Amino acid sequence: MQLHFGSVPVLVVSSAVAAREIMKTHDLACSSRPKTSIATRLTYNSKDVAFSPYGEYWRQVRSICVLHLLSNKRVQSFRNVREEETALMIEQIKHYSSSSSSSLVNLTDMFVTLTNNIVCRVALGRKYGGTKGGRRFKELLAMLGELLGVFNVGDYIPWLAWMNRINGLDAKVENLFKEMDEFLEGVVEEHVDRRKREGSDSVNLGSESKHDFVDLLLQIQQENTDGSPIHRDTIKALILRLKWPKWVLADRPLGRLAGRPPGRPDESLSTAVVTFVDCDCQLSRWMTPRMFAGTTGKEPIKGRCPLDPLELTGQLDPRQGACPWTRQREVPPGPLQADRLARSLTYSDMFVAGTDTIFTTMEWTMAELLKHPQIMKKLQNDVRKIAKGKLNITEDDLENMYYLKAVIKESLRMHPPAPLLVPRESIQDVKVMDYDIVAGTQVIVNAWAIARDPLSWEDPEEFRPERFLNSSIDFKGHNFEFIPFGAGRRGCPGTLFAMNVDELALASVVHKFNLSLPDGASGEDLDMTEAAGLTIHKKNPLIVIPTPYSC
Ligand code: HEM
Repeated sequence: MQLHFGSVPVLVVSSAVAAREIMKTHDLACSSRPKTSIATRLTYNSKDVAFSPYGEYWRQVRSICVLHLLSNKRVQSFRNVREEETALMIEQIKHYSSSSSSSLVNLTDMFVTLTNNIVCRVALGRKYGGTKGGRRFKELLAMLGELLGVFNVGDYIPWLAWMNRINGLDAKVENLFKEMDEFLEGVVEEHVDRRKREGSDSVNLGSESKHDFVDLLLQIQQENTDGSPIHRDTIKALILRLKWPKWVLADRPLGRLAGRPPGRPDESLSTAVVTFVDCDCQLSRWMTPRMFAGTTGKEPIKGRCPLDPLELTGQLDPRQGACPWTRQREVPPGPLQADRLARSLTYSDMFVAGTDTIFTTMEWTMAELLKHPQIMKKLQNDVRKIAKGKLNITEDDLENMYYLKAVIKESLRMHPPAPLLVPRESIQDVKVMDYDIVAGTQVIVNAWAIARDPLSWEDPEEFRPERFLNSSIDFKGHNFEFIPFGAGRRGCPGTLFAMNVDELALASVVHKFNLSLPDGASGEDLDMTEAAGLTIHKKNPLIVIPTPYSC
C-alpha cells in the first residue's frame, strides 16, 4: 500500500512477492536510505553503512565492512573473544543463582552485557563494562536505540520541525551525540597513540590478526594499497571529489532568509519535499517550501554560507527535496578523515546495527523456549548430547546443533529484531507489480507481517522450530518469506557475526542450566509485550531461576 507521511510518499510492502520485487527485481532502484534527521545527526551525517544513501561513499564503506570487518576469516579470528565472554556469562549466572536469596537472574541483562562486551572487544579492543564510563556507555547505547526508533514529525512535515526544539528532542539528540562522540574520540585517540608507539605497520589487513576494528580502519585508511578494497585510484577519485563542497546560497539578503518566509505559497511548489533539519546551518532551518514561492526552482544562485568562507555558485532546486546547503555539502570522506570514519563505522554499525539485534534475538529465543517447555527439553537434550559432558561448549560443537539453528530461525521468524527492516528509498521512478512508484518514495518492508503470512507459512502464529528442519529456507536473502536480515544490496553484512554470538550464548545457557520462571509461573504466563524502537525487544526483562545442570 502507499501512504503519505506528511509530504513523503511511503510504500509499505507486506508480502513475500512484493518484497522480492523491491529487494531483487528493483533492488538497485530501491537501494537508498531515506534521510532522517535523528539518524543523520547520530551517524556523523550518515557516514555509517546502514544509513548512508546509495552511492560511491556507501559502496566504499560497505566493501570495507564486508571484506575487512565482517568477512568469514575476520569473524573466525574473534572466536576466542566469543568463547571467553560466553564462559564468563555462564559463571556470572551461576554466581548470581547461588548467591542471591531468591536465585533470580535477569537474563536480559546478562545477554546485553555479553553482547556489549563482545562487540566492545571486537570493535574497540577492550571491554568498557565495569567502569563508570562503561556503564554510561551502556546507557548511551540504550538511548541511541530508542532515539533511532522515534517518529520525528519534522522529517515528514518539515515546517513542524520546530516542535523538536520545544519538546526537547533536538537537545536530547545533540547531548547524546556529544557524549557518544567524546567517548569514541577517546577510543580513537588511544588507538592512534598506541599505533604511534608500536608502529602502525603492526596491523596486517590480509591476515587473521586479532586487531580490533578501529585498528583495521585506521590501517585501511593509511594503506590504501592494492589488495585492499580502497584502491589507490578510488582514493584519488575520492580525494578529487573531496575538493570542496559546492556551497550554494540563494541570491537574496540573508536577513530575509533568516526571517519569516516571504510571499504566499506557490501552488506548483506546495508538494515540494524540503528537508533542512539535518543542516548545521541555522539559516536553513527557517526555510519551508513557501520560501521558494515565486521562484521557478531553477534559478542560478550565488552566495556565501554563514558557516563557510568559500563563495560558490550552484542551482537551487527545491523539487529535488534538497536543502540547498546540506545536500550539496555531502561529500564522501576521504583518507583525510580517518578517525571520523573509524568512529562512525564502529559506533554506528557495530553498536547500532549489531548489539541490539544480537541480544534481542537471544532474549526472544529464550522467552519462546520458556513458553514451550517441550521444545526447551528437546533442545537441551540435543545440545547436551552433542556436548557429551564437556565443561564448555565450543564453536566446533555448534556445527552439528541443527535443532538449535532451527529454534533460532523460528525465533527470528516470529520476532525479527528489526520488524520493518531498515527503510529504503527509491532513487528512480519504478513500476512495482504494475503500480507506479516515484523516485524519492520511502519503502518499508514489513518483514514481521511477511513472516506470519498464512500464504507462506502453515500455522504461522505457532512457535514450531521443526518447520526449519529438513527445509532449505534460510535467512540469507533468497527466501523472501523469511527476511529478518533483509536482502539484496542493502542486506545485512553482519549475519555471520550475529549468528556466531547468538548460537554460542544460547547453546551454553541451555547446556548449563535448567530454567524456570519466578513464583512458579508457567510459560503461558510469560509476558511477551514488545517495547518500541528500531529494534524491538521485550518490554520487560526476562527474569528466570536458573538451576545448574551437571552433566
Ligand atoms: C540478529 C542480528 C541482526 C539482525 C536481525 C540484523 C538485521 C538487519 C537488517 C534487517 C538490515 C537491513 C537490511 C535491508 O535493508 O535489506 C541490516 C543492515 C545492516 N546490518 Fe544487520 N542485523 C543483525 C546484526 C548485525 C551485526 C552484528 C552487524 C555488524 C557487526 C550488522 C551490520 C549491519 C549493517 C552495516 C547494515 C547496513 C547494510 C547496508 O545498508 O548496506 N548487523 N541488518
